[in-house]
Amino acid sequence: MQVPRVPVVVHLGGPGDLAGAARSRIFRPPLPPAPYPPRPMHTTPETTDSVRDREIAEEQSHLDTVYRRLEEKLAEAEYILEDAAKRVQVGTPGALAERDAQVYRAGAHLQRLNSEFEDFLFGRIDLQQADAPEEHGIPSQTPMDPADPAVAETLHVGRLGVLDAEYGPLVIDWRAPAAAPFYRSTPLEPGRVIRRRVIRSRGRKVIGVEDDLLRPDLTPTLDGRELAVVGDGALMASLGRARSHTMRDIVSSIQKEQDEVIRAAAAGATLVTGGPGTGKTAVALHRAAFLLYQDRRRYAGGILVVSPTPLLVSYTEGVLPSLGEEGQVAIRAVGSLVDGIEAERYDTPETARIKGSGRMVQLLRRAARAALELNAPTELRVFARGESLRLDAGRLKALRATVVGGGGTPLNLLRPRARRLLLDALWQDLTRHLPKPTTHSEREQRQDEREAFDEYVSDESAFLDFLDAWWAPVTPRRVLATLRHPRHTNRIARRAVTPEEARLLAASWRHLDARGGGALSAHDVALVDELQVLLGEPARPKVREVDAVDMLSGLDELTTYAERSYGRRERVPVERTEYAHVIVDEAQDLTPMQWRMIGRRARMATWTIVGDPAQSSWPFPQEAQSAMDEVLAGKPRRRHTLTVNYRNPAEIAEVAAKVLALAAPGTPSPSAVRSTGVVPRFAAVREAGAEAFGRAARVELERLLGEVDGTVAVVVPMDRRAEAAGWAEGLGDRVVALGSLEAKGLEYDATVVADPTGIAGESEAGLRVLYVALTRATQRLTVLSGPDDLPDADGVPALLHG
Ligand SMILES: Nc1ncnc2c1ncn2[C@@H]1O[C@H](COP(=O)(O)OP(=O)(O)OP(=O)(O)O)[C@@H](O)[C@H]1O
Repeated sequence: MQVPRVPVVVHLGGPGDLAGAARSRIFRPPLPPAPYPPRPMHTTPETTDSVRDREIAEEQSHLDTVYRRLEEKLAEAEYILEDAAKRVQVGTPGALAERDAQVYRAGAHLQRLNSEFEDFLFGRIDLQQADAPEEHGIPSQTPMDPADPAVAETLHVGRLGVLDAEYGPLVIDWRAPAAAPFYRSTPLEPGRVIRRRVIRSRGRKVIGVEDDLLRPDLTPTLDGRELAVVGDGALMASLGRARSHTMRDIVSSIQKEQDEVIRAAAAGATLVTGGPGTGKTAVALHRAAFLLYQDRRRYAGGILVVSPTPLLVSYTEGVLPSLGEEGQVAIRAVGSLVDGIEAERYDTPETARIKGSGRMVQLLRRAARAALELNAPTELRVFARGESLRLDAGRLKALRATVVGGGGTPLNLLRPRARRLLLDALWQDLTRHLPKPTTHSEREQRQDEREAFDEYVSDESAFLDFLDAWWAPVTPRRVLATLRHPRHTNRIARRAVTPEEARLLAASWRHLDARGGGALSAHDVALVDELQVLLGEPARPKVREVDAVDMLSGLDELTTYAERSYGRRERVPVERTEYAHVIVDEAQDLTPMQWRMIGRRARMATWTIVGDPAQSSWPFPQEAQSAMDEVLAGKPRRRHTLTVNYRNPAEIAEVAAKVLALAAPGTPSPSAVRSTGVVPRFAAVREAGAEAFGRAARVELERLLGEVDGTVAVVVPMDRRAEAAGWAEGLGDRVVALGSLEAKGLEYDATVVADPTGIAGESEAGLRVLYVALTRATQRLTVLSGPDDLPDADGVPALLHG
């Protein structure tokens, strides 16, 4: 047998080597350029350990140098801090300003250096000689001689850049242009890269290396010695790892199509689509880190990452700190975007589709106006200049309409205008019998009288109490509270929503108290935000002077209506309301009302929007698309598609693809990058009743816990969540029970999808939600059906027979 001309190869994979399996059974066209070339299958047993140990020792030596240098930098930063502190004594403004700048710089530096990084240094590329010198600090990626097997340059890539004392690069920041070939080079387009190496370390100790040979056609050499290629490739190694409840960064194995998104220009909007597991969330988070690196000053304005659920926020929020970025990025669930409110309830799908619809804008506008009028006094009486003045209900109604005018100004901000127009009306009544002033001095005199009148009436408690009640501060929650009454809601709904829809809305707010206190849903939060715009922040009322005599007699109130209600209403803490860049994850789920809410935080921002229409739980994609178009209004867009599924093995992806064909016919399935050889299990409970089903689910969960090292989830229809929590009880924190909508974006080593027909039947978007549920597992999937799923003899529900 002819042995191919290749470098020394050491295979580290054990019997369950996923990478090997992946190479032998891949799957469905079209595949992207294979991330890695087929690895020549020969080993040299006697050299295996020594080659690997030698390579690890070499990387250890480099890592030691890096840490020595980091310690020097740390000492330097500490010295700068101390020195800067001493300058306080100098005291001139210039010295103090310089001190502040130094302290800031050194503090930031110290903080970053002190951060405990796992895999601080994680990558290396060995490159051929470039055909041209560096330009603007970016080396050429074209080799001088593509057939030259000699490594001319070696670069190490890490989470932060580190220079040696002579300013030579010891480590290149992963986001620097020079690091791009680490991610972009493929066997089809290797550029100058001969070998890409991922270095795994724990603390300061290198524990392994994984190599990819990008030029298998060469026998590359380094310093005259044959270049070693060790391990099974970083991607497969990382995909095979057990999952925990927190997402890991992918900085050491970002793939080319992902890197193109991460490093895409910031201007306008970057739109990314891709099926489940293609890395959209991972890529979006790495992009945030990249943008900060590239233009820290600009993005000091803040980056907002909008996630669909709090569960996904806590799953992903460790990624940016692990990339050395934290402060400027806010990751918030769409139900937590309004400060002071945390969505705590779910709406039924029928209610959600009404609350999410753009029609709510009209309804809220009317509701806000109606809330202002609620319990408003219908008569104003004041006594001034010896006359009793009165405005009746009709006049007041007309006046209110004049105050509101075209409706553009937030209602709470119209109070000064309301006060002025009331005084105008009273003055007109008082002066209607007087002759019009004709001379200049008469006019001046009338003007003085008017000012005195205004001053007098404005101080009268009758007038003040009236104004406080007639133009009372209205809060968003108070408006929602008015909508708990079906008759009221139906009355103001007029054509914006149907009577049945008005009834559903009212029912969803029935639990709120009169001030709107009580739990809200993520859809309500978008309505609160809309109402905040319609209402504006009420001015803090002036504390009135209290007449001591009144106090003694107890005849008058000590506080005004406005003062009392201001004290009670919810205080909305000040949030950052504008961001420099907004990243939307799972964008397919945003409703038009949510798009409006996010748009208000991004008026000057650039955007990254990632999503998958085939996973949308929103039933009217067209309406959501128009809402997004409105928000992006004319911004240039660049589109990317991610095509490779890194999460699900091919066996699971194949089952999911059947549901995809029903849920979104014609949508291509992303190609699974690996196979485990383990086919999904179909289990059926033929006995009716929740108890038997629960027993079967528990058995399945216990079985899966024994089969995987990491996490296990059971996903059920939303209305079976409490039941499912019972099944998982006592099984430990590796197991979670999730409603179908909560599973969005998450992943587990193993998943039980229970009651698939129930999930599919939950809403108009049910099949797409089922598709999401079926694509959460990285290793094992069980589909657990009840009698309603019409399982066949093998337990496969009718739904999956496609
Ligand atoms: N280049 C990569 N290297 C290693 N792991 C990767 C890579 N790309 C993605 N992954 C892993 O694949 C899994 C899926 O990634 P992610 O959750 O970002 O996908 P997604 O497209 O957002 O999925 P979904 O649409 O289902 O929410 C994660 O575990 C992620 O770490």
